[in-house]
Amino acid sequence: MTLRIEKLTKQYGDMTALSEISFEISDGTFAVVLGESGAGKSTLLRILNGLTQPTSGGVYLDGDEITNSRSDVGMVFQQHNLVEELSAYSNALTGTLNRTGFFRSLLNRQSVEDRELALEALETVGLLEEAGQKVNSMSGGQQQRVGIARALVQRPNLLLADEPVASLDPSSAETVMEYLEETAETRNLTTLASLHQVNIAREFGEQFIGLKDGDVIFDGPREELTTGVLEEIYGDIETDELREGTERTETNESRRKSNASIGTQP
Ligand SMILES: Nc1ncnc2c1ncn2[C@@H]1O[C@H](COP(=O)(O)OP(=O)(O)OP(=O)(O)O)[C@@H](O)[C@H]1O
Repeated sequence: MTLRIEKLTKQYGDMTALSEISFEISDGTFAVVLGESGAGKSTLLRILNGLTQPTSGGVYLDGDEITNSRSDVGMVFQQHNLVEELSAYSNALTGTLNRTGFFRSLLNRQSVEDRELALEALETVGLLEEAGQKVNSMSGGQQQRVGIARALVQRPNLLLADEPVASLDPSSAETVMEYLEETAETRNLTTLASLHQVNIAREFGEQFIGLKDGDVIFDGPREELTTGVLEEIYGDIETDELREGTERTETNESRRKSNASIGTQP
């Protein structure tokens, strides 16, 4: 589905967190929102998820305005918000809450279809074998993949991810992002993720929205996300750090490309 954001403004008292921002993400695109701390990324995602009401402006999914929390908008949180004592499967099943209601879910009265959906979602994130394992005995990366599975069980038309890999080590972050990318690709799911790590963002994003002080200062594809643009978005962040991120990304891209070409050989 196409996500359109039109003149969206959010004020907290005198503080303007988002100032008449507009942009569009077309069906099936993996978009990334970048910006330094306080730029307005979480506010934007919370409005898209219906958790916060905008002061003015609108959000539209294929032309329908999103006004409240919708069951077809899935969200992956930084701290995954899972029930630690429950299994990966039970946690994935809580994604049906919006559809089945709290009590049915509490009494384990989900439909066979929802149960199958939960297993299918765990398979998508490579955790089918671990379905019965308690979440508190899993690694941070595995827990985040359960969080993705739970969002998928919602049968989302829009997938949001707020700093999904911020608390993970680089290798787990890469794995989680690969699952997220593959999930979005195979289901043609419009996705918007906020990411702190520029190198990861560049590797996985197709479209980039740069926020600064509540304004969109960049909206474009990877090729246009130059070091100059990154410096504009992040202000006085060390240029070397950004360059290093870019180089690392290029290495990863080359690796992914060569893997892809290996895959196409007879
Ligand atoms: N509930 C609130 N009440 C008042 N001000 C808020 C509230 N939530 C956010 N803000 C302010 O709005 C601005 C944008 O915050 P937001 O959390 O959206 O930024 P962010 O880009 O997600 O930052 P971070 O990366 O640190 O999470 C900040 O100046 C923040 O202090």
